[in-house]
Amino acid sequence: MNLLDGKRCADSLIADIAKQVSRHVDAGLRKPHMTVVLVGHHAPSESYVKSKVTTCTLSGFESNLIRLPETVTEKELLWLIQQINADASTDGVIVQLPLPKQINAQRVINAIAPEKDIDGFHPANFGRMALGQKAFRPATAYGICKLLQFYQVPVAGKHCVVIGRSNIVGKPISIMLSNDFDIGNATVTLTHIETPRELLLEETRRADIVIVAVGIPGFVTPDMVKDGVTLIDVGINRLENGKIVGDVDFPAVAPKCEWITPVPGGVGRMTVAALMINTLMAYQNNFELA
Ligand SMILES: Nc1nc(=O)c2c([nH]1)NC[C@@H]1CN(c3ccc(C(=O)N[C@@H](CCC(=O)O)C(=O)O)cc3)C=[N+]21
Repeated sequence: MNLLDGKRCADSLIADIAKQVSRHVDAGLRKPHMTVVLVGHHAPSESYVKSKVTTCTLSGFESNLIRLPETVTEKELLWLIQQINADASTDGVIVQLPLPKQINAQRVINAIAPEKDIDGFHPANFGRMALGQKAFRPATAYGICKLLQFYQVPVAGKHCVVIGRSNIVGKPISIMLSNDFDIGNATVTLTHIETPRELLLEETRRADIVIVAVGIPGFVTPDMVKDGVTLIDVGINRLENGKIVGDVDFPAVAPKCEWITPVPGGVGRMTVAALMINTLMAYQNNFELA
């Protein structure tokens, strides 16, 4: 069993980003700048946003956090996004999800200028990604690809099973791994929580790579995977005792794995690192450096 250490990989990517930024700054340019919009006081969002802001500093970026009350209207949020779109000093913007019920999240995402959409959630970026064109790639999916690449886990020609069809993880990672990208050329099955149990087991038991993003602690058990599987755990579940666990019964399944991601210290760290890569790309596009 080998750990896919997301912290180690993210730290290495961030050190590399910081080097590139200092070259740009030495050449007289301003720093890259990320704006984060946080609505309300959702506890996990507070923690993710804090980690994004800290990582911006480590990357040599400027960042600012705009807080809005839980009661903000969609119209007010859309107005703020127009201001950020028009602000030449912001390279990339994140509107932290989830948003309160009175706000339609996709309508908000659609309002973000595609060239500042470092989450890669705008239809223009998602579509470009799916077509294999240059795009901001959804950060969690991109982070998983970077992690597999860092540890030189073979992907091309492998049978990959994704569990979970969300627009932010399952759908994009299944497209990216099946595309003819740098990390790709896998044969991918996209399954989800409605997949009949028998069919799900048939798929996962012969998979070389399993990626799980369902948000259920202990969902993946040893009987579901073959010996030597590579297991990517996207889940972040907070137990009542305050512990954070993924979607995999880690102690039981890890001995069967060739590679496995820990939670915490796995995919979450890579998500933040991928957002930094996207922000640097937005900045370099802005200054026509890339
Ligand atoms: N517009 C938007 N973009 C996102 O990228 C986005 C979002 N909304 N909403 C929520 C999800 C989740 N997400 C994570 C970020 C960092 C960790 C992370 O740093 N995790 C650490 C620590 C976990 C902890 O202690 O809380 C780890 O896994 O080691 C995890 C998950 C970004 N998301």
